[in-house]
This record gives sequence, C-alpha cells and structure tokens, in this order.
Amino acid sequence: MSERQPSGLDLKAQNKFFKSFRYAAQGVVSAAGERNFKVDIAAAACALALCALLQVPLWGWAAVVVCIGAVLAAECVNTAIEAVVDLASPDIHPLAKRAKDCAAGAALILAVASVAVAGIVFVPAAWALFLGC
Ligand SMILES: Nc1ncnc2c1ncn2[C@@H]1O[C@H](COP(=O)(O)OP(=O)(O)OP(=O)(O)O)[C@@H](O)[C@H]1O
Repeated sequence: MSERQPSGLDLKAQNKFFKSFRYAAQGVVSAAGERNFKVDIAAAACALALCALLQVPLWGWAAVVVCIGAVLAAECVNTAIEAVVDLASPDIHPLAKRAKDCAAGAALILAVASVAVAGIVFVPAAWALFLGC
C-alpha cells in the first residue's frame, strides 16, 4: 500500500503551525524586555535553586513550576494589554487606566499567590532538612 504524499494544503497548514510557534516566541522575547518580567525570571531562578537546595519533593517542584509559568504568562498578557491600550488610547482615558490597572492587578494576584505557594513548599522542606523532622 502506498503512503499518501503530503498535499500542498497539508504543507501550508504545517508551515502555519510552525510559524505560530515562532510568533509566540517573538511575543515572549518582546515581553521579556519588560522590567517586571526580568524580576520574575530572577525570582523563578531563586525558587528553582531553593527547590534543589532544600530537596523539595516532586509535588513541590510541580507547584513551583506551575507558579512560574502562570506568573510569566500573566506578564505576557499584561504586556499585550498595555500595547493594545497604548494603540487604542494614546491619550489619557479612564477606561485605558482601568484596563492597564486590571491587567497589572492580575499579575499581582498571581505573584502574591506564588509567594504563598513558596511558603507552603519551602518552609516544611527547610524544617525537615535542618531540624530533621
Ligand atoms: N492612556 C492612559 N490613560 C489613563 N491612565 C493611563 C494611561 N496609560 C497609563 N495609565 C496609567 O499609568 C499606569 C502606568 O502605565 P504605563 O503604561 O506607563 O506603565 P506600565 O507599562 O504599566 O508599567 P510597566 O511597564 O512598569 O509595567 C497605568 O497602570 C495606568 O494607571
């Protein structure tokens, strides 16, 4: 039985699929230029180092990785909303303020929740490592 050759349409769809990854990567690179994103990357590196140092169990690693992903994704969305607001409303407008403040608020909520998760993961791990219980 002969294998079906990919049609021009298949290749076009494949090409579009890989291009969408490239555009998404460009979005991450663009958001990574923001100060808050850099701070989040530094915090993420510290959290991962603490996971290794304190010999955190697998569930702790998973919780920390999910928090890092959520915070960085929120920074990307925040950057996107800022760009759209600047495009749509270069002048001062109460709705522009509301949109930007809410987007920043979403990132703040995730950051605060991540600090709480860090406490839940790291305090018992440090306790167990240094006090042996
Ligand atoms: N067009 C606007 N109309 C009304 N308020 C605005 C407008 N643009 C920005 N602001 C207000 O200024 C705040 C800061 O916005 P700005 O875009 O200068 O900084 P940012 O990009 O949110 O900060 P960062 O880049 O550090 O995350 C907003 O959260 C909002 O309260």
